[in-house]
Amino acid sequence: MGWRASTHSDKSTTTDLFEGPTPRHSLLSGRYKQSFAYLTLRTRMPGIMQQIIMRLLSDLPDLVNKYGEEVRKDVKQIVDAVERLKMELNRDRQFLLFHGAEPDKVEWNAFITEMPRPKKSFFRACWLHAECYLYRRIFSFFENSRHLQKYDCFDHLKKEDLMLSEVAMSALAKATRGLAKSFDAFSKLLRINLWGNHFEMQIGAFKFTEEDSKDDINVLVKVADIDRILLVDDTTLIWNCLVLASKSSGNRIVDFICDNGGFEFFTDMLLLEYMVDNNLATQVRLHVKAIPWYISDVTRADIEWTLDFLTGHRDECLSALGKKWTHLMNTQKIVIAPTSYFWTGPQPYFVMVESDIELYRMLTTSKLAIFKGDLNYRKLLGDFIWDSTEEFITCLRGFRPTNICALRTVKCEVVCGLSEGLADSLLKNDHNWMISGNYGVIQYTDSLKCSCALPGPDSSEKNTRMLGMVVPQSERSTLITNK
Ligand SMILES: O=P(O)(O)OC[C@H]1O[C@](O)(CO)[C@@H](O)[C@@H]1O
Repeated sequence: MGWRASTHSDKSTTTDLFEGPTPRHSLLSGRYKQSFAYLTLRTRMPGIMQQIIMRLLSDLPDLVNKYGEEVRKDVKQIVDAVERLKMELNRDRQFLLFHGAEPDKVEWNAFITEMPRPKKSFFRACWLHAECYLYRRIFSFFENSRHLQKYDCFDHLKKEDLMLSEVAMSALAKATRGLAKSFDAFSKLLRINLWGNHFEMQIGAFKFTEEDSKDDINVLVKVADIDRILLVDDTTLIWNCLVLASKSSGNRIVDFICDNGGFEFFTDMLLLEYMVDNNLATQVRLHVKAIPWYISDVTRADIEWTLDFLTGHRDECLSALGKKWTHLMNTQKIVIAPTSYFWTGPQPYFVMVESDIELYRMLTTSKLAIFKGDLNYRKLLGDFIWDSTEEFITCLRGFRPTNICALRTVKCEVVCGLSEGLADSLLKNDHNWMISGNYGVIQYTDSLKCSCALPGPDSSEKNTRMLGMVVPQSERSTLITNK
């Protein structure tokens, strides 16, 4: 979402950078000058930091009204700190330890201390580490201020994104009321959710024909599919996992590891509402970010604001939706999981079991964990250039607290699970296919402990039908379920 690239001047003092793209079987890193990591660190991040400064300065009169003249000192200190961070990035300085009131500083400092010295600077570190560190440093400036400890410098962008999406939200709200429990509806909601980041732009530009009803979910799927290609589709496996689980008694929790707020969160909620309404889960746990993160990631405060915004909306359907979702939250059908700083740490998910055993244990109590978006995908795959045909399960490196699903539009060079030759043919047609966000994957793997695999060869078709399960069409999906 949001920030435009800046025209920041390139006065790097970095030396050992490589001219080419990121080599196969390497961690993403700003060391490779033809990588998106390099572009982000060199151009996008300084631009983002400059916009934070501009935002803060334009908010100053309001802040003075709210906190008094004293807040000017806070603002000046934060602006200076962001400027210093820009300079550190530009000069590829070593990462500094945290010394303030950051609740997660022990974990961050341990991580930084353990980094090998040659990889402890912005352009030499793994991109994931450098980027997370930048966002963590930025919020620490606010956290350690006198008055602005809770200030979310991205708040306005998330709110604007939602407010600008009224047409799409209203159409989606109408089209998704009273959907029957069916694989078809589930699959469409999953796809709408996948393309959530871009849907508003799509629907705004879409020319409805006379026959098209804006209130019909099929039209919305058509809109969402324009120019977008699903490279892996494990929807049947996800559906079967949920349907099979629904045959057992007791709690069936689904963990949803959120990505962005704004319109994307709206589409998340449509999917999750459908799941609890149709007994595909007895409870959904939302995992949100503890601090403002990667510009548009959703926090608890964003969710509260979103529900209030919808509830008070003049569009009756949106207002009813806001009330219903608030009710789902009040009755614990959808809950926000306890805050975990692991989600805003630098670590890939395969270290969660050592690094945050409580969180890992929590995930083991659910039937399915859905990881949304590009950053979650990078953390699932360890920010590593796998062979594009490598199996999803291999790339998770043992991270299998429960059945896992990734819903992700491809925005950087990390990908796996593609069929042989697909990556090459995509590259031939579109050099930017890995950063355009025009392609997506819906990937799934079941956990070792789980009995959610599809029926084996000896299971009768009758059994499958009785359970309401769907037999996957693709050979690939069958292969996965036979594991
Ligand atoms: O909101 P998403 O889908 O996680 O995307 C965030 C991603 O986009 C980028 O800005 C570009 O890849 C990365 O920094 C990050 O991985």
